[in-house]
Amino acid sequence: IIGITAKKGDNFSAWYQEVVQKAEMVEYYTEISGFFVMRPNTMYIWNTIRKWFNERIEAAGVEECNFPMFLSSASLQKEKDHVEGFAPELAWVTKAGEKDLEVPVAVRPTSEAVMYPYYSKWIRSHRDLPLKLNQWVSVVRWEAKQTVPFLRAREFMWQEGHTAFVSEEQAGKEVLEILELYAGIYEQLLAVPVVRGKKTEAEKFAGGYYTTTVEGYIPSNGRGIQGATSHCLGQNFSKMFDITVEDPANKGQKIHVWQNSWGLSTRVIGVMVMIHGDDKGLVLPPRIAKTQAILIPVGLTAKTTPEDKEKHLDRMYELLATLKKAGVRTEIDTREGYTPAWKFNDWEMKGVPVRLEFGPKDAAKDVVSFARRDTGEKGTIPIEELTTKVPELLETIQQDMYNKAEKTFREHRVKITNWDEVVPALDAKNVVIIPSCLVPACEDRIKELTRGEDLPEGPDGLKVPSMGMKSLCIPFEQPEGLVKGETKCLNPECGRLAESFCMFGRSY
Ligand SMILES: O=C(C[C@H]1NCCC[C@H]1O)Cn1cnc2c(c1=O)CCCC2
Ligand SMILES: [Mg+2]
Repeated sequence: IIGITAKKGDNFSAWYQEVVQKAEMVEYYTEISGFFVMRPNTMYIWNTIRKWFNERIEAAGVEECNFPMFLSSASLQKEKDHVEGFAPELAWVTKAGEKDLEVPVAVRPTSEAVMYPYYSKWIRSHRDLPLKLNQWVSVVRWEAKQTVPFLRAREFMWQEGHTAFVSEEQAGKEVLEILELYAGIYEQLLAVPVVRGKKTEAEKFAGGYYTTTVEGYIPSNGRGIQGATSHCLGQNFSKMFDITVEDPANKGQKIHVWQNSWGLSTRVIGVMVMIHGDDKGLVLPPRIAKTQAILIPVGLTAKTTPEDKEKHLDRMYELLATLKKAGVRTEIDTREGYTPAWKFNDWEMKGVPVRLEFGPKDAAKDVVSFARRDTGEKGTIPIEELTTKVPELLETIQQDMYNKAEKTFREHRVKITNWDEVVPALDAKNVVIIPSCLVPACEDRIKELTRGEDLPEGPDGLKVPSMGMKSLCIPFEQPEGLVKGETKCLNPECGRLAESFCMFGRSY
């Protein structure tokens, strides 16, 4: 049988892995575990994101670069104090052919250590600032945990932006501008709502000054997921890599530059699949769908004469041309030997937003029958209105998909000021927003206190204890009700005063 066999509500991870493969987005690279082949359906989405993002960062003066993919242990050493936590994930090249390399080189897991020695060389005076570079590359992190297509891979594509400024204010301004673009990718292209906020000290990028983030929510398991991060690095890296300029205010003095780094990866595609997909397969937001409408001939039977069939198909090719001219990314499925029903399933599995059926009865009435992939709603469109009604329908689908996901996230983001309600809320697939002292040790304790009892044996016989909750972000948009100097941190064992409301949840 074709179609998805796993049910999204029964076995979410099996459903996900089946969908991304049967929708021809990825192949598992079975030669080496943890790697995946990105197929055209994925690359279309990634390139749409890339075009949208590049247009906007170029307008902001960011230029493109491409640095080598290897870094030396010497330059890694400069980051030693925070990189040792990541060391287990580094992949090393130790040989070339039969010969051992004098000095092994590491495959970039991110590019600060590759790029910043050159930032140090290029940035001499404040006139060299701001320096703003971005690269679209893949990076390697030898994950120990189970890998999942798009969400956790040992090699993934991303963009990494690295900028340098003369002041903290300029850096701080850009951090938020980039974060807003990340939110735009999610909300305007992928129809995925995100919460904007700041990472706590415990969850931020250890090498940085502060981290801002967009956080997503996966309704199927109630987990939070980090969507993309925009870090202010402060002067930490300019001190490690000696990136300084003359202080224009007083001669002879040096200023360490203020830097940002920001990254968004193909993880965004996995988030979109998990949120919008259903038991028939992928459901694509029209703005990122390679094929937005699929024309399928119906009602042509053995009784249809060859002439009538040809006439009918000729008319469908005219409809195809009309829709393409109107800017609708349309395909036609005239494959012989497959029933319309089979074709409907196939294109539903691939997530095509609109199906357009056209049979002799439709032709007689000069209409086309449509079916929406997201809601299943059906109807007819007069042929002379196709070029306005189909684009409108696609925009309606885009908005409806976003609104539905936004409502679901909003309803599962609960403000809690009574500790006893926290675990029940998590078990009901919510993320919680609670008054927090923001102290790392307190977060660690909260993680232990919220680990659920071991869940019943899973399908793979594993007793998977439901994990404790992590801090996801300190939302920029704070709920009412926290009285500074009075409201306590919600952790019953803490006793400190609360600093802010903080969003917590079980997470990826
Ligand atoms: O990558 C970053 C910081 C930064 N890198 C550039 C893009 C934005 C932002 O992610 C943090 N980070 C995460 N993970 C790892 C490393 C690491 O530096 C280095 C070693 C391997 C694992
Ligand atoms: Mg990691």
